[in-house]
Amino acid sequence: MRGTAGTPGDDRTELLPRGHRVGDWEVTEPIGAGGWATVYAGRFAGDGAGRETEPGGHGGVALKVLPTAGLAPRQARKAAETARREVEFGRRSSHPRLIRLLESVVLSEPGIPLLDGAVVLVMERAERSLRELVGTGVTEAEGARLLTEICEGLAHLHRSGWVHGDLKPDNILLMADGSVKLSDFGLVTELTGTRGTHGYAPPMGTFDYLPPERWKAPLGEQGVEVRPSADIWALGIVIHEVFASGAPPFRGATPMARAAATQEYAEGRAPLRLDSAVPPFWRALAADCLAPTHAARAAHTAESLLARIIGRQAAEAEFTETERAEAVTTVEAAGHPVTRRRRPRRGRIRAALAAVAVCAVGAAIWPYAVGDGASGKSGTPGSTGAAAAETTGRLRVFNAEQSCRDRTDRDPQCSLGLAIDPRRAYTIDNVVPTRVWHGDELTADCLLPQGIPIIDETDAQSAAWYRVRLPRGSARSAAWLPAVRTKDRPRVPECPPPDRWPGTDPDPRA
Ligand SMILES: Nc1ncnc2c1ncn2[C@@H]1O[C@H](COP(=O)(O)OP(=O)(O)OP(=O)(O)O)[C@@H](O)[C@H]1O
Repeated sequence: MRGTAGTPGDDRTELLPRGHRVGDWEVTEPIGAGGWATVYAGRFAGDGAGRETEPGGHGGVALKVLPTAGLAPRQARKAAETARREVEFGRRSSHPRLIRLLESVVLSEPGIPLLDGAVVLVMERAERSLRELVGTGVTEAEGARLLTEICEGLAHLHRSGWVHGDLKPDNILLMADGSVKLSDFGLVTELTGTRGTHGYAPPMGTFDYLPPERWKAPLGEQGVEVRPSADIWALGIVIHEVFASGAPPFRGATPMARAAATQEYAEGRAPLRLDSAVPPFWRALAADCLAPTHAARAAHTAESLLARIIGRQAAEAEFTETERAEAVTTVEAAGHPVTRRRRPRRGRIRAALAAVAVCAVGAAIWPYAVGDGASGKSGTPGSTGAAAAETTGRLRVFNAEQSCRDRTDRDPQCSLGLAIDPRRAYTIDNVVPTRVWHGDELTADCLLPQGIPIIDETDAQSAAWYRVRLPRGSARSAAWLPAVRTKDRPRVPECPPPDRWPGTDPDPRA
């Protein structure tokens, strides 16, 4: 198991001195060491022509060094396999919630045997890991944001047919802007089989995050069988740790003692005891993630958990809005306007919650999920000869879900959201209440070529957005449709600068 059974050396952070060149990169300082790898901060030292040198714009990368020499043959094989998986995954995956691999370099250092042949992964650099944050305690709102973003990354991984295999706070990194990215793909496994339900991984992992069934999983020639539900179990542990200042749900002084406590629970000999610091909504979610068997846990996918989280956020936002709208009335009292709070009507609130929860399914999936053909893969909107190009600015909404395109009943599950501000993260607090469905005709006023990029299910992406008009009576006159949500390319003018957008906040990036 990683980090427990005879991993390579200990203090390896000084293996590469400051200023050491790794390809076009130069080591600036050590960051830390894990079970297999040593990670350094680095910066670009080449000529930079035609290549990305500052991912995220903060001028630095992380250099993750995976030595394969100087180890016992079995360890060397494991280290090489870890490196292979990371490189393979990094080449094939790209998502805002996954640490990006810029390139991999094989070191040629005949003078330093431990480094000779080592693989170096050049990656986006994060500021710190979730492990460093949880110990200090987080508020419920902060925890909710972090977990939402973790779920977004996990949902993308699973949707693309991969299992992370080593989800834990150490491998959940926080960027300079506080956003979350999953990292450490050394145990990532591609789902295979005719139904893509499972894959095979080396028998490694981190004790505290392994699901109970893993302890009894047979080791075949290809390794041990892993399924997405293993990541869901690990997510349950992470949820607990986030709210319980890093404390795991299964107690014990050593990893083996905690593993024994896990087995007791899984075999029905002990109840699940979650720390009272975990808020009720998150307790329920963690309990579902920590269902004791794969079969019981399989009902809770990253996608469905994300939909629950976003549904709750939407319900809270809706509740506040409903409360504000109907509970605050202005009456005249002794000649002065007085604001009086009325109790919200229960039935109405419940209906609002239900509707938002369902809508949230669309909202949950939409940010990174769009389907065939609607995407910006084909180029900048306005430049293609795609269908229905018109001068009037009319466009039709396109839903990537085939099942939604086939129905005409405006089922809430098939509804799609419109953003308030195309420069801000496309999350539930940035969508207007008005929903749209596949085939709806909208009037576009203008095109914003560079908003926040939206990535679709096929990993195609476009940063373009159309400003579309909302029906009379809506709280706002306009909202924004990502260009990946329509196949039409209406010939509309480019949008004016943001300070001339009706009812938009100042540029959040300014
Ligand atoms: N891209 C990055 N940016 C900044 N810090 C990073 C980055 N990647 C890893 N680190 C840090 O470097 C340290 C070691 O990295 P990592 O956990 O990936 O190594 P590992 O050997 O694969 O770990 P494990 O013991 O889980 O197998 C950790 O403290 C981690 O937070």
